[in-house]
Amino acid sequence: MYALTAKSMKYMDEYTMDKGVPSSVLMENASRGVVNEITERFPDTNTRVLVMCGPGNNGGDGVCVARWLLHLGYSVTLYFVGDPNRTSKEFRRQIRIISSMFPDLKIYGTEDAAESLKALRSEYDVLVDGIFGTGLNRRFGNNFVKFLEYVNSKKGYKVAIDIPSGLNATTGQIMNAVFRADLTVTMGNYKTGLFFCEGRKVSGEVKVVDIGLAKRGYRDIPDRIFVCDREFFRKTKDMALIPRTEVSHKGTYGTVGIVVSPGSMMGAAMLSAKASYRAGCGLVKIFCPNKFTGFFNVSIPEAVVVPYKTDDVIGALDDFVESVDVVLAGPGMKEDATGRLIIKEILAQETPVVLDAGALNLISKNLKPFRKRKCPCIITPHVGEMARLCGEDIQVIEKNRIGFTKKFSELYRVSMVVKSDVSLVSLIKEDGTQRLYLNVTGNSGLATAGSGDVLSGVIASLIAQGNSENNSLLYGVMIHGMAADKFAVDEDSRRKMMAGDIVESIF
Ligand SMILES: NC(=O)C1=CN([C@@H]2O[C@H](COP(=O)(O)OP(=O)(O)OC[C@H]3O[C@@H](n4cnc5c(N)ncnc54)[C@H](OP(=O)(O)O)[C@@H]3O)[C@@H](O)[C@H]2O)[C@@H](O)CC1
Ligand SMILES: Nc1ncnc2c1ncn2[C@@H]1O[C@H](COP(=O)(O)OP(=O)(O)O)[C@@H](O)[C@H]1O
Ligand SMILES: [K+]
Repeated sequence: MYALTAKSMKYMDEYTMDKGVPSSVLMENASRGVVNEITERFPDTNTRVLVMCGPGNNGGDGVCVARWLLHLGYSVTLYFVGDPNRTSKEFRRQIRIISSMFPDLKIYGTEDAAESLKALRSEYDVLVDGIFGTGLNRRFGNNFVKFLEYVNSKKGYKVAIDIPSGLNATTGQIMNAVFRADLTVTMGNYKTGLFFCEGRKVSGEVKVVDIGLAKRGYRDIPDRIFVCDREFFRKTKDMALIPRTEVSHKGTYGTVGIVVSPGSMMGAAMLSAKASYRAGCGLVKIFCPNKFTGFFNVSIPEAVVVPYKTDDVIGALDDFVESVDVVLAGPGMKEDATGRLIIKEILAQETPVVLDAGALNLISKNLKPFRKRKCPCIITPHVGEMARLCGEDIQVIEKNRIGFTKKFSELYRVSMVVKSDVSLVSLIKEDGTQRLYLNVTGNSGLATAGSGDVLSGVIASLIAQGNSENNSLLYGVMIHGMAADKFAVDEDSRRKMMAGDIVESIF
């Protein structure tokens, strides 16, 4: 399943129509999907439904939904919102059909203001928003804002068709008002705006309806984003990840080398180390200043601690990097001179590297060694770290997370995850082609200090076990999310979750 921008979604609609599927059939499929979701939740035909329609094809969907609900015997009030002189062809067709099938049906909102107001003020069990969908193209006038505010204040279960009216289907930004849905039934594919900025807050539960889009069309959409959920992980992990074999020893599953600089917070590296072990690698080595040896020996006795003297780090570091299958640097790392030196040296070696947290802040100050790196590299910034890497404000990144991720990943030829409540993954293949993925596993329990350290530990562990860097990144993100879902089965467990709990819930 993909998440598409409004523009790409329009392309898919048109591509399918070009193949000969009439627009009205797509609309019929779309509306039937909405009706199924409503009738499943409200099987009683005495349910009172208000369907609000705008002038475009989203309104056309709305009218079609109203017709089906009337056909099934529901009590339906149809309310038009917008400029009646600028309606779309499909909208007019739907109005003709409903008017000829149900000649007594009144369409409120256009004439007779007093009666329309009365209809709007009545009580409804379900309120359906078919006002604007992917065609929203400007800010609302005052009347619209007031209308949406009033509708939001009404009781009743709120269903948005395709996307909540007022939400930008591509960016997830809200215009100047938005319909606040309990359920969004979206057509053909997720829309990217349902995941970013305000999208998740106002969409409620999201269901995708298969409207019969011609799948070959996806090939023409370079910015399509594959949505990674639990089901995708379950179906593909055995193909993607190297299986564990019984005929093996610890060397079979590789060594993760965690590099700790003198100013580091030790707990972060400890969490990464534990996560690496839990994700299956054979050995974790920790390269740390002499003064930290005792801490690591006690907090994670399974690890091999390799101490170094802070005034003579480089020689020891080179030997360390050569002795491991993958280097993880950054968790808990503070910006100091030794840290800077360490990162520069690691990037000049050939051992694969995962850079996280502090290491990313260090390279963002000077991206030249990163650009010239010799090693395969994965980076795992959260949105704040991404902003520093791009030299932009967080708000700027938030408004166009897809664009910045695509560009940075392409420019530096680096596979990366930009972490957030839904994380965006960009994989760069050897031939330079790029694929985007959106992780929807995980939950708000992950919003706790140290959970990013656990993620980078998991990714490094998968690399150490011999998986490709790209698969390790993508499946590491999902394994991390699913560990959180395993621990946090309800709101209270999400509340109490700590990073250590995620470690213990891996697999
Ligand atoms: N066959 C298909 O294509 C299928 C399409 N499908 C459905 O169609 C939806 C897309 O339809 P769409 O492209 O007609 O756009 P839509 O969201 O109805 O809005 C356009 C109208 O709104 C108006 N308008 C915009 N902003 C405004 C504002 N701020 N304030 C006031 N007015 C504003 C704009 O006015 P104009 O710019 O022309 O002045 C125009 O009249 C999609 O989300 C899905 O539900 C599905 O059924 C599957 C098959
Ligand atoms: N609300 C949320 N829902 C799902 N995942 C979340 C949420 N908040 C944070 N996460 C995930 O938790 C991790 C947090 O990483 P990060 O911000 O680096 O934390 P830290 O620096 O404390 O280790 C990321 O993988 C992120 O995607
Ligand atoms: K809508």
